Amino acid sequence: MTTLSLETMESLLQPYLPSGVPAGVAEKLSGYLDLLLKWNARTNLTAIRQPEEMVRRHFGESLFAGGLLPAETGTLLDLGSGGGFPGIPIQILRPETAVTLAESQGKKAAFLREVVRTLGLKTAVWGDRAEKLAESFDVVAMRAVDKMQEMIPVAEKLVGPGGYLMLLTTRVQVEELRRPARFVVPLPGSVDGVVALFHVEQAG
Ligand SMILES: C[S@@+](CC[C@H](N)C(=O)[O-])C[C@H]1O[C@@H](n2cnc3c(N)ncnc32)[C@H](O)[C@@H]1O
Repeated sequence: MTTLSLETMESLLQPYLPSGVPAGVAEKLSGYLDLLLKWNARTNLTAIRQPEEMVRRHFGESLFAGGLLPAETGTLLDLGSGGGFPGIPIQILRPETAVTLAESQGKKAAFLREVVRTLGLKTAVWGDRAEKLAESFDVVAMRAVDKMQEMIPVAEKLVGPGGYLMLLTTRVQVEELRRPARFVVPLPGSVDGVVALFHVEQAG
């Protein structure tokens, strides 16, 4: 089953990857979209139900963030991955990066494992609270995680030396953090959405 043609996928993604959609990315995302639609009928992975909107909002915004990652990003944690955003599109865009998805809800973690297996990705799935992870990462990314303010210290503890916190959130929320960002870039097609990158200074 293919829900959208590869041409349609590529044209929907164009604003998020202005230098072009790399070879093979639309094919993998097409398989991901099919699984998302199938599972979303019985597990609440996303409130967005329209395939085109899923491609734009979930895949496009995640790929856009992936395109802004520091070149040296070897490991990335997607904290509170839900249906796999932004971690899975980032993994598809950057196969060389070791991506880990942390998702504490069992059904969502089962979905993520199914996507990883079906698409043949090397992504690790941590099906528990991120607080219990014993590793650290070059970048910890969070998108649409509830109580983002409270989760930021949790995320920061998981950032390794010289690493970064990446937030996909609103401009207002970034301003409320009152901390210097390396950059804050508007998300294409969004009224107030941004991608913000913060350098994390580890205490001690
Ligand atoms: C609102 S969803 C957003 C999912 C996804 N990032 C997105 O952009 O659509 C937040 C997810 O974070 C997960 N979550 C919240 N706190 C968590 C934690 N401490 N560790 C792991 N997962 C967590 C929840 O189970 C939920 O699926």
